[in-house]
Amino acid sequence: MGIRLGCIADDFTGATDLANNLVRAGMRVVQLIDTPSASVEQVIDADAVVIALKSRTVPAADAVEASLRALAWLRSMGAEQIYFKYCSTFDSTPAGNIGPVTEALMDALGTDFTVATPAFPDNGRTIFKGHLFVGDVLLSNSGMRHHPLTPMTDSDLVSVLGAQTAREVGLVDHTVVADGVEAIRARVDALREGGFGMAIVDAVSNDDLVRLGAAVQGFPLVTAGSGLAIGLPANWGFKPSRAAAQLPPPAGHRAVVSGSVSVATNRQVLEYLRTGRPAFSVDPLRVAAGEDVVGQALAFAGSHLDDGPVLVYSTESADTVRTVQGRLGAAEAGELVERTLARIAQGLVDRGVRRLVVAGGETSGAVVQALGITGLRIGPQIDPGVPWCAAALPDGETLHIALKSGNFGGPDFFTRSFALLDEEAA
Ligand SMILES: Nc1ncnc2c1ncn2[C@@H]1O[C@H](COP(=O)(O)OP(=O)(O)O)[C@@H](O)[C@H]1O
Ligand SMILES: O=C(O)[C@@H](O)C(=O)COP(=O)(O)O
Repeated sequence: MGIRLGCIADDFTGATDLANNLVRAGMRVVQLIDTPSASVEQVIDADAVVIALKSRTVPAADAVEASLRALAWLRSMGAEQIYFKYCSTFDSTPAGNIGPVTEALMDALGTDFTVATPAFPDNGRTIFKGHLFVGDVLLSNSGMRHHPLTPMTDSDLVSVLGAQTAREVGLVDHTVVADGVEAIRARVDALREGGFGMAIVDAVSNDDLVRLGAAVQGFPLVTAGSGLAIGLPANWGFKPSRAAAQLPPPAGHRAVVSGSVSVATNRQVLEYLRTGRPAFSVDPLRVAAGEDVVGQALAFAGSHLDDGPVLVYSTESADTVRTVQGRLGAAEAGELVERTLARIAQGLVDRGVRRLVVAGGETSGAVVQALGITGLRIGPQIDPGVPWCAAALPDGETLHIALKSGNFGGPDFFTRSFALLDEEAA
């Protein structure tokens, strides 16, 4: 039998976030890094497959091409429904990529309507009257307004998505969602008849997402953050379970590589530094000036790995990042830092690190690719949206890895994650 749900995630942390919610709702999930080559015969024993792309911030045409390739592969594996996963803060620009990718998937699947909801109440992302809240504030007042690649300055998702697509974007508001499955379906029918092609759906609670999940049963395509995943597995009869989240026992050195400049990560780095544990700061300007920052970071880590986790970070406040971007250019600075951190992560693994936390979606993409990882098994949740995973390194050894979305996780995430892994193994 083929897979039930085929998922396309626009970044790597987002992919593990989605896989985590599916696993917790009872599905057996395989996460693949990029689309396997069509010529490779694959036997996938899973209920859902999540293909992790790095397509959030690439040019829209490239994101569309990568997503269509993933779609073709997932369909060849028998996927009955497709889930396009983007960020719970709807990270995008007027050029895309959420709108163009959604349109292309709709065309390829021959469907004239789909839903869009980044809501993830467990992480404080709620949508009311089409406006996205991050915790207690509107998206446009959250740290996301300073994001280096996708600054979010408008909270009205109908207008944000509308700017990215030629299709009409409507709204399924919270009163309809509260009324239940039939009311949602009736509103969708009305929107469809009115010529709308997509609708932002309000959700302020997990119950809303569960109702929406039931309402979209049979839709060829859904688009969402990871939150909607809690409401879909039940459509195939799956029930919540922790059994699917077993990993092999952990071993080896511990390290954290953080290239996220999100508000939550800044807090986590500060909290970690307060503990007095070893930490090495990567300064992009010194890298750009030609200093061997990779060598320095690895020399530093090499002398501290025996004593516990070592943090290597480029995480800085929005002001500092802006200064760096002003000197190097935003895209150039991003790429330079990603490349540097990826080389450091590779060096850490060469020095025996086998428990690795990576912070930031783009950073995670660069690190996972540099390590030659092709698939992840999803393990126990550390905080909402962030599970430990197990990956096979190219030499066959197991690496325990957690890909932390920038804005996820409590302040002590960088130490508690390792404690949790040990507890789970005990
Ligand atoms: N000190 C820095 N100066 C400029 N850019 C940086 C710095 N540190 C990280 N970056 C870049 O900012 C981007 C952060 O994106 P990401 O890794 O997705 O994390 P997040 O979205 O949580 O900030 C990456 O491209 C990263 O290379
Ligand atoms: O949906 C979410 O918020 C996350 O899964 C996610 O995609 C975050 O991306 P980064 O902030 O770039 O890590």
